[in-house]
Amino acid sequence: MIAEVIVDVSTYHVDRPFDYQVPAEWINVIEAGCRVKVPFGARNVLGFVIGLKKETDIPLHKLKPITQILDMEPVLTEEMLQLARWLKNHTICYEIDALQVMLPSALRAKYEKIIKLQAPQSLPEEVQAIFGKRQQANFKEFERAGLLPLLKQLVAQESVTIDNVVKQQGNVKEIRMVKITEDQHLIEKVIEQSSRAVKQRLLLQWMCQHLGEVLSPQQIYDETGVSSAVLEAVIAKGAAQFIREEVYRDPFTKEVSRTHSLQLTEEQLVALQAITAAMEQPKGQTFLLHGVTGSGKTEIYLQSIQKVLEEGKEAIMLVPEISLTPQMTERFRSRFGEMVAVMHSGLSVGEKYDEWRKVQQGKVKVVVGARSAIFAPFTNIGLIILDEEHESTYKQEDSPRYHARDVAIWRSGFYQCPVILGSATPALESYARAKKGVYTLLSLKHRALHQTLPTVFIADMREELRQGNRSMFSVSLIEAMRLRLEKKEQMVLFLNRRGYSSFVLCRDCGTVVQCPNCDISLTYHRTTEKLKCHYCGYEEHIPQTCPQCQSDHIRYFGTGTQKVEEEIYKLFPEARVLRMDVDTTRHKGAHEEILQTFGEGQADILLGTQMIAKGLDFPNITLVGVLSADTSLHLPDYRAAERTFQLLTQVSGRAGRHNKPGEVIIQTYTPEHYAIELAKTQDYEPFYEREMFLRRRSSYPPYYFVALVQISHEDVMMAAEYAGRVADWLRGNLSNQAAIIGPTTASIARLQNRYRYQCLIKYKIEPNLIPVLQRLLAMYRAEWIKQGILMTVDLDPSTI
Ligand SMILES: Nc1ncnc2c1ncn2[C@@H]1O[C@H](COP(=O)(O)OP(=O)(O)OP(=O)(O)O)[C@@H](O)[C@H]1O
Ligand SMILES: [Zn+2]
Repeated sequence: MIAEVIVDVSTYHVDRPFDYQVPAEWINVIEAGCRVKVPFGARNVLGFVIGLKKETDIPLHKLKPITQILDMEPVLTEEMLQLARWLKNHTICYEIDALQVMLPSALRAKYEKIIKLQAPQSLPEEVQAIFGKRQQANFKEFERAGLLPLLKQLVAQESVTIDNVVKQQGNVKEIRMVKITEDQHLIEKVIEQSSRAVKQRLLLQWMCQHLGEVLSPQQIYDETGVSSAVLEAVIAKGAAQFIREEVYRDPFTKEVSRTHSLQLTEEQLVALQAITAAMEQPKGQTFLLHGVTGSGKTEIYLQSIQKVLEEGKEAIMLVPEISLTPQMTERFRSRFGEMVAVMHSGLSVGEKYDEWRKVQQGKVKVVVGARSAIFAPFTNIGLIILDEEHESTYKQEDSPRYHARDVAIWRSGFYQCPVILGSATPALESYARAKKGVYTLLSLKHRALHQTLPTVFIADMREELRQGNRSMFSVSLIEAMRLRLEKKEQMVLFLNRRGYSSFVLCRDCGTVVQCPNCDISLTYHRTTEKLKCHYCGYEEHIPQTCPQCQSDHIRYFGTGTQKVEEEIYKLFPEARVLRMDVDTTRHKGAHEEILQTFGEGQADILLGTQMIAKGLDFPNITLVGVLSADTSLHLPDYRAAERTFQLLTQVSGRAGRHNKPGEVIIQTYTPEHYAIELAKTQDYEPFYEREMFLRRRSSYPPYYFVALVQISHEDVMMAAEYAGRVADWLRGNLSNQAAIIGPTTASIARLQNRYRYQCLIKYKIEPNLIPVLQRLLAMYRAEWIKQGILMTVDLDPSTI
């Protein structure tokens, strides 16, 4: 038997499967989707079996055998292998990258494979010999004894399970438990021996009622009132023993109470019915659920999933960077309890692996997770949901450069199930597709609790300055804040930045202190008293004098959350402020703590960056202040206006969601900009029309597709030269339907000491695009890479 294997050799630049011979004893063990070790050159490398066949063109004496099988059950299903092939062509990546992205990183880390005994009764002798008296054994022991085929059968019969224990500190959670003997006579004998030790007798008598149970030492102390010394004495006499038990590293510590389905509003019901009707159809169908903030989209997700579970199927629920929205996960856990696995970047490697295993073993039916959860290894998917579908975090920025929306739609085609894309401010592409009928549009125009949308007021900061107000707060915002403090209502202040002051500037020569590796100004962090580069992590102490002209007139400029916090205390010493940004949320669980404190009403003001813009649903918030709407507006990106409108609408949507009316104050230096003017009415449609008009005029998506080729090198001349070659080559090989813009320098012209150029390809129909780019990449992989050039191709860049 021959196995086709994709090898994990990143420096080897040929992207195709290699044939290997399957040793006879493994013929019944190996399956497509298993990982193996194979000889490659002088090394032994990891590989994925993507197919098995009887024949090969390779002469037999050249065919090398597989040296090791790593999995008894495939880690990738046939569906996943197909998906990898699709990803490879769709995003132009190495197939190995596509395979790796679907698996938890624990399977790439160093780990030990442990075989655990499940049903000891009917084990063959040679297997019993391996386990001996133990409950678990090492995979290697089976391998050495040549028992892999047998092991495979045992796995299939569920007599044993195989688990990976990551060799990394803090991941495996083993706890010490006490196992009480099952032998009552034994206890009675010990009682006789301990006639004078009253406490021991007490404990032993209690143990008679709990024969054979496994309890934590603490439980025993709590129930009997004895100390650890007494327990240890009893254990020393053999009536109980300490055992180590491995527990699921459950990332949830907090208990949640269960909730039930709400009575839907009429609009919600119409949407839900359309979705459940689609579930009956044997085809993939994509819905765009466009609902204003607070319209109860989440309730529709919950009830749709409920329906999926009733059908015995599984659901994937994606949210943007889930660790940022603990409120959201809680809503799912309180509805579906143990059926839910959670996957996000805040989990440790071991925790991620555990969640993945729960999915793979069918122990859960719902996954709530960030982008990569779209690869959850379910095999009977009934629904996939992307909440806040416009979010750019759904696009992965390194290889494979996939968009979770595309993967969702691909998987829905495979499982013939619906996809729901939900948002108050859909991506222009999605809305355009819905209007064309590619997606089915479902609209929720009203808030679920019949609250009106908040009133939005635009504060013109230029005018404030003219009136002599130099503070970062407009007069109207100060007034609104004062009012809320008086009425004991809560407010959210949103700042699109982090740190204390954005940059350090010399007032004599105008020099802004820059990162030595990147063309970016350094950010002042007050907690560490350092200047930091947000792109490469470079840090330095605050200079006392200007590095350019040695003047000591150096000043901090810009506004950061820390600075705002101080200003608030100057204005309102009595205000209770909670700050939520990268600095205050570094430790695990910090988000939850801050939001819980706020939810309990222990603070008046929640001040934060992007991470407070989404998902929050607190009844007492009646004011939202946006300190500077302009920050995202002036980025050199055709999506800048769209992003700003989305952000403003999202953050405004936090106000007045329940029974108190909401107010929003947006501060800006460009009140006449359409993204800001239209955010005032929070009406998506006019914004869409306006933006689409501009996109058409300048040939940008959704009217055209764009692809981005980036080239970088440590030497600026080399970077420029190769960027020029790329542009020439594209012009020479693509049809005249495609416009090639550039080469131009990237918006950050130097990053981590590499000079960056880019070429943008705009096209409507370009059948040659993929093959042409694949040839370009082949050229790069064969030759350019040796010159120190780095090149990336992105077929759907989320920023340019
Ligand atoms: N049918 C209903 N009956 C009563 N309350 C509801 C109903 N549907 C939703 N709600 C409540 O309305 C509030 C807003 O709903 P939800 O958070 O689901 O809106 P959303 O559309 O997801 O909002 P956003 O996009 O702003 O995050 C929540 O407190 C929710 O519990
Ligand atoms: Zn830097």
